[in-house]
Amino acid sequence: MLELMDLGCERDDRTLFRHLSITLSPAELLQVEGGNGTGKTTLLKILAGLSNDYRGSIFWKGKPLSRDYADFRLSSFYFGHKPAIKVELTPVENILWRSSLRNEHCNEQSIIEALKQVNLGGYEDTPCGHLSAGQHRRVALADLSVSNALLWILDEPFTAIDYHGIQWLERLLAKHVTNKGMVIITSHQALSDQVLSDLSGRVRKIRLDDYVPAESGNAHEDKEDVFL
Ligand SMILES: Nc1ncnc2c1ncn2[C@@H]1O[C@H](COP(=O)(O)OP(=O)(O)OP(=O)(O)O)[C@@H](O)[C@H]1O
Repeated sequence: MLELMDLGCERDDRTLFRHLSITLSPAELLQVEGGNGTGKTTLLKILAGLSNDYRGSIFWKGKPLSRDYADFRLSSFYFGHKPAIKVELTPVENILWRSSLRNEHCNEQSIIEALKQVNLGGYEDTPCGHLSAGQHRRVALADLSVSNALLWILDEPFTAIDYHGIQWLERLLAKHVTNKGMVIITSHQALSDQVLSDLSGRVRKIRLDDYVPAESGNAHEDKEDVFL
């Protein structure tokens, strides 16, 4: 279980959000919404343990994140704007390397299958330096699909992904949540009616604009998150 207690964050003397409290349990998906620059990426980096510049507390499985970060790191998968891909390695080698960082031992055949799913069939042995930025994101998504991580933290995962890729990724999210996984996702694109229906009652939504101070003019303080 992930608990955020009274989380607040400022950047350049501007409050991005404050008084953000929410609990995410297994088999739940949290969708973080907000306009450009409202702090979605900042929040996800904080949740992924990549930034300590915040107020409030974060608990993972009942313990402060700062005290048990090792377990959290092995239990979570962060998908950011620029996934860590080594250009000199092939997609298969990248996924083997990334999974080893999570102490996972991936079967090469399942990686090849995952790469086919993200439309990278035929690129298995191509150095990633020869692939596009969108293809690098697909390598990271293939890695996500073979990972054992309980908590997925996904920042705009649909960006630069085509229609079929989006459908595949939505099915992957639904399967993960149905299998008691946890997902935190930001996306300027709404989740489809199909995935919302598949995950009925397990999707929660917050808008970061609701957690800014009243003096910024667009505040609705102390909003509860909404169950869909
Ligand atoms: N390291 C930093 N130092 C100073 N300001 C920062 C830093 N990182 C982000 N910001 C500022 O914090 C604000 C929120 O940025 P963030 O990337 O979290 O927004 P976002 O909601 O993800 O936006 P978008 O939807 O455009 O991706 C922006 O105004 C940005 O300029």
